[in-house]
Amino acid sequence: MTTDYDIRFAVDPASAAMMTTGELRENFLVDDLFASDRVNWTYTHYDRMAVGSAVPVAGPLALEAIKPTGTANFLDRRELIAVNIGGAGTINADGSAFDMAARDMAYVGMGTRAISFASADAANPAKFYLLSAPAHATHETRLIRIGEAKRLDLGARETCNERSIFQFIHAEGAKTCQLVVGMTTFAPGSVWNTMPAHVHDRRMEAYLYFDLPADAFVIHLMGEPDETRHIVMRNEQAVISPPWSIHAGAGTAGYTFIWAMAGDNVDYTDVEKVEMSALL
Ligand SMILES: O=C[C@H](O)[C@@H](O)CC(=O)C(=O)O
Ligand SMILES: [Zn+2]
Repeated sequence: MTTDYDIRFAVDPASAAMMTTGELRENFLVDDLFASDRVNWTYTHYDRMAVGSAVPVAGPLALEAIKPTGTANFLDRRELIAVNIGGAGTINADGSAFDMAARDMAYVGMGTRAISFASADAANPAKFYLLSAPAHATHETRLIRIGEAKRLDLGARETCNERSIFQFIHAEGAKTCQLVVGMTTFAPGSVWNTMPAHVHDRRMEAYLYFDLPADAFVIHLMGEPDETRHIVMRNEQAVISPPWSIHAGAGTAGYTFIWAMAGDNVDYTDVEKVEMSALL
């Protein structure tokens, strides 16, 4: 086996409000991603979303079954999205090869059995960020390049939140059962994501912060709007956002992040805005 997994139970808001810094990090931070020649999974009990990584260096890495799904193959009852944040790479899905440059995404439909990840150059390996949720139908396995994503420009320079949202999955594009995934980039000098903040109890969310200098960090905000907490996040770490929680952050330097949701609907606009004056 080249695969590891850990499990995160769902936490209720009252319990989260009592947690120390260490307990918050244990429950919500995912800091064991992107290890060479490993597939690492964090299997969550929030909509059974699994967040993971694959970094093939010595050779291709297979998507192996893990015990928490209780199925013979990983995707027997699930769908998968892989976003490449490293060098050029390839995903092989039941005999079809999909070449992926940095920031391209692949959707792999339910029932696909033989999946492997490979790098074009071991000296600059691909880094696949993986997201998987339970599925009820098979949608077409396909590549979505960053250039084909739907772009939404938000924020302003004056409020340090001028940013572009790239929706890989949207109503007019590739169909999924549960997964809604995209990437957000910033204009130079802007560091605030998702401010004003929002919640969406229908869908959990996970953020992966990357392209962050080694000594920089993002202060990630979580919690109910009137009971916020922060998690200090470093480059290439992910954080789980329970459905009741805001999820926003500010970096000490520029960064990029991938957001991914799973839950009862795939409507990106189905959110409750939280007024900035309501945050405590
Ligand atoms: O539900 C949607 C997600 O929280 C992100 O798309 C928000 C985001 O990228 C941003 O505003 O910066
Ligand atoms: Zn959100």
